Amino acid sequence: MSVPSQQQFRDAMARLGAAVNIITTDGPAGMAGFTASAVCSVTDSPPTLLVCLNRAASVWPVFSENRQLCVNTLAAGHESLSNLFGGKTPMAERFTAAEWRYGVTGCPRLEGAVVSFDCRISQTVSVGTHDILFCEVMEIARNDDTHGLVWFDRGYHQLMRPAC
Ligand SMILES: NC(=O)C1=CN([C@@H]2O[C@H](COP(=O)(O)OP(=O)(O)OC[C@H]3O[C@@H](n4cnc5c(N)ncnc54)[C@H](O)[C@@H]3O)[C@@H](O)[C@H]2O)C=CC1
Ligand SMILES: Cc1cc2nc3c(=O)[nH]c(=O)nc-3n(C[C@H](O)[C@H](O)[C@H](O)COP(=O)(O)O)c2cc1C
Repeated sequence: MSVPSQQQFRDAMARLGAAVNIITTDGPAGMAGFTASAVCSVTDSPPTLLVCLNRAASVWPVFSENRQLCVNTLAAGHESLSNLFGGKTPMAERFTAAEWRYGVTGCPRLEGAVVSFDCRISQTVSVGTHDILFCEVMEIARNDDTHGLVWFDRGYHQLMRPAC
């Protein structure tokens, strides 16, 4: 058995459904945001999640310096916003496409997200091309009347909540 190629790894990873998130930051280095599916829970004590960020992304220096971010989990209907934050679009254009609020960190909180986590980055570990940002959660804002969105097989899929 040989080690899987990059393409084989990506083809395999395309089979793992994941929530889609817009990760935002604001602070001394300015405002930035990008789309991420590589987000997961680490521990609930202290409440911590992780975000994997490619060091080649244009937003990387901004997140590195600001050391705080907001994880905005996208809802059904946010597909085009997700694509906008998924690369190449100028930063100002990304942010004018939606409504934002502000929590304890001052990082943009997406109006209508399923949930938003205001965090400070407590630790960073570099693995290969990416930085793993460990994020301690300072504040949570939930939205109970939105449907969900999942990235699976290189496409968006809406998740309906019967209660909504
Ligand atoms: N973790 C990451 O950095 C991710 C990056 N992307 C970006 O979005 C583009 C489109 O993605 P897909 O349409 O899903 O097709 P794709 O074939 O490029 O990727 C399939 C899956 O492989 C994983 N993946 C892709 N690029 C990766 C990377 N550089 N490092 C670690 N895992 C990676 C992700 O789970 C992704 O959903 C990718 O080419 C990539 O630039 C997408 C998902 C995760
Ligand atoms: C559905 C989707 C999921 C993505 N997930 C990640 C991720 O988890 N980590 C990451 O570094 N980039 C991810 N990307 C790519 C970044 O969003 C993109 O590189 C970022 O917007 C920076 O692009 P820029 O360098 O053109 O500004 C994803 C893109 C899409 C469309």
